[in-house]
Amino acid sequence: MNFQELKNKLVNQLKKNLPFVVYHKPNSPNIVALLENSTQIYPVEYSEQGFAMIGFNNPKLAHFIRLSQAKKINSPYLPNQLDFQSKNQPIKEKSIAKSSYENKIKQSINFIENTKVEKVVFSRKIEVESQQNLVQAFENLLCLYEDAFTYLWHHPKLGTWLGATPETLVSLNRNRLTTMALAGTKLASNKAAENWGSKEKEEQNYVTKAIVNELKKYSEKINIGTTSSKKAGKLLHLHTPITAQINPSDLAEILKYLHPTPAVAGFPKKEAVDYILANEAYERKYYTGFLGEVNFPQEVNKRKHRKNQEFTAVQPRIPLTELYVNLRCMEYDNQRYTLYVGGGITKESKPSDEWEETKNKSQTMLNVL
Ligand SMILES: C=C(O[C@@H]1C=C(C(=O)O)C=C[C@H]1O)C(=O)O
Repeated sequence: MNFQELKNKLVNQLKKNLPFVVYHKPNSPNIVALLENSTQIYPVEYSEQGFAMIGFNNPKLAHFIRLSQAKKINSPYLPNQLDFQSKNQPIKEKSIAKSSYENKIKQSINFIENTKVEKVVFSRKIEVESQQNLVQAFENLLCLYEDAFTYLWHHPKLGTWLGATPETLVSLNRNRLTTMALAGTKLASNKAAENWGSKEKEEQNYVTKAIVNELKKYSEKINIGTTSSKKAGKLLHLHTPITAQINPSDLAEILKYLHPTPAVAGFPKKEAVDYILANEAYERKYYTGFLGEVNFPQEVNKRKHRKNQEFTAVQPRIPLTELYVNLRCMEYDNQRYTLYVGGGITKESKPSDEWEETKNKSQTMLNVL
């Protein structure tokens, strides 16, 4: 189906107020949509096939689109045929004031200096009134962020979210789990971008250490790759790939321990989460939760098996699980887009830099409105 037809389906689904997700995985040749025809909420089942959406910390915020019950649509991802349209109007933002946010960051640094907590990921939200059409905003995300996981997700009882995240939580192919430690942020245009400071290196290292520690409980074979800069829109992050051999039936439990990683909560986890819940003063909902495909059958490559033979062989379908951390995202409600942006705070953080970082991160979403 071409993208124009797919958009019509999405508009129709929104009109009927029925749940759906539409997404593009990093560098994938396809855009995928899953349309549901009932508004019932289903718990996430890692033994089933479907699309999971899970909130940061509230167990009520979760839904599983079961593949067997959804209409699946594939549309080729053709960047040249996508139409970028922004509203080009001054955007009115409503957010906590700079000085108040910097005070919150100072308090967080103070907390870190006086407790065993070493890192806390603090965030703020920005409300934007915009006439931008929701499906157009998604199309714009597709235009701008080819190597991110871009999505639009809607459930009439749970909300409407869209975003372009650079962060994989886990991907699982048979018994090979791949994840990443992603933290530390700079503008990609910054000439000194490759010279990461000790603050960024340290905050990213907490993430690597914590992920490896959790995985050790389930794997004897863990490989930590080399750390490099990963581009996410106009930003750069420090990125370390991590792989582990696991028993696929352990996935649900591994996720329970892995999420939220210190990339989005802090370290040690429990204390950092408690601090966030007590001090951020709003609910993160799906921001810093995770979403993606669970046991998804891969597209079949038909190919001629042998020369001069008529039959085509079908490749075995290996189900894949690919979950992404819900970052660079926003919630939509009645012409209001609420953006969520945060950053890792350590004892070395500078409050004004943290404000700038959230401003830079918000640009990923503001660009599409
Ligand atoms: C918390 C966010 O991003 C996370 C925090 C980062 C940081 O502190 O430098 C970098 C990437 C993400 O792991 C966000 O985008 O809101």
